Amino acid sequence: MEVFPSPLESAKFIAEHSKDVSVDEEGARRVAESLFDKASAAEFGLAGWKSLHELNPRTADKEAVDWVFLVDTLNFSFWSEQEERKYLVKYKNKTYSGYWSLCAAVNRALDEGIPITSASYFATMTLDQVRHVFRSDTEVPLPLIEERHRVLNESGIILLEKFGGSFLTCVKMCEKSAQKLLHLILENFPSYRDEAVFEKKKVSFYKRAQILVADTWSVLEGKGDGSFDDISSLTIFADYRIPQVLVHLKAMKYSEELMKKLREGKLFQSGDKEEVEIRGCSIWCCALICKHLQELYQKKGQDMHEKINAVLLDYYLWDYARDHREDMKDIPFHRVRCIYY
Ligand SMILES: Nc1nc2c(c(CN[C@H]3C=C[C@H](O)[C@@H]3O)cn2[C@@H]2O[C@H](COP(=O)(O)O)[C@@H](O)[C@H]2O)c(=O)[nH]1
Repeated sequence: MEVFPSPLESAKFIAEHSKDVSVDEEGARRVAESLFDKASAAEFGLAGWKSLHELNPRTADKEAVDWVFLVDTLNFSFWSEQEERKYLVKYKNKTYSGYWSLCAAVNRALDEGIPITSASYFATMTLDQVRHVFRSDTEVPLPLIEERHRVLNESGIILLEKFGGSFLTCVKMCEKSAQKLLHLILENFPSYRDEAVFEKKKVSFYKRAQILVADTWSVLEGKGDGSFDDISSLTIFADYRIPQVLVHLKAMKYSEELMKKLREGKLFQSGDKEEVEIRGCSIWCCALICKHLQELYQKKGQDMHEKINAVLLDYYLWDYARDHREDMKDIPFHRVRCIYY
């Protein structure tokens, strides 16, 4: 398989050569200071993945790991062209949008007796069955349904043929190393290869591959097969919400020209220069915030290596973005239709 620089090396290179997006070092420091008191609180910790999110699995068994694999294989492109017309899923008297609508549809299918998280099922699902499982409670369907069908069949067949049908087999093969699991995912599951070329250099983001490792760590509660000793080597996951919140928090800036394109709702293509700069600078900006947070704790004589890493920072910022949608409405997100985030 072709070797790409890691997401962190890629992010550093992109941030150093970016034209329309800049990381504000002072702004990143201020964000770290503002998070300082929160970082030792419960909602910043690993337990928040279950305690804060009712749709996430409660258990830490094989079924829970397979739920995570299925969801992260489909964890992309939920944004709608018009805010008032979007894909929604009603589940247990609550209506979910965006990423959570995907989880609601999966849980709805499981409640209906459809074994949607079993590789033997999604390896051979038809397009009509995918449409049924992910049916909308509005007239707006889930975006990229054909691509979702393709990646489901592809991933299911690979899991069956190479890993006995369960992602837990992949986890066990990686001997508690996040990096080994990341590379096993990239070597075996093509839809996770989230890469680009920038200034003639190959770069990688691996958003879904890294969040799959992170969500596996979370669902296994950092214990047993999920006690990854190198979880801190992951970066944040370069989606379309983290950039928005970083600009909102003034840790990252867009040029006037880029802001204009974003406000017009321009549809970018995966790999466009502006898209690569937004995603790379987001990763680099969060690496700086993490570094500043560690330094603040060290000054206080507290070693927070176990508590502060890009994964927990990412989860916190992503949840913050969901909870502050209204405050952030003047910061546009970048629009790309792709299977990578
Ligand atoms: N960086 C980052 N991106 C994330 C997530 C998640 C879900 N993680 C949750 C599960 C457990 C954790 O505790 C998190 O609460 C989804 N996404 C991305 O967001 C976009 C969807 O946004 P919206 O349309 O507003 O729902 C889309 O690109 C999707 O791929 C994350 O955690 N980090």
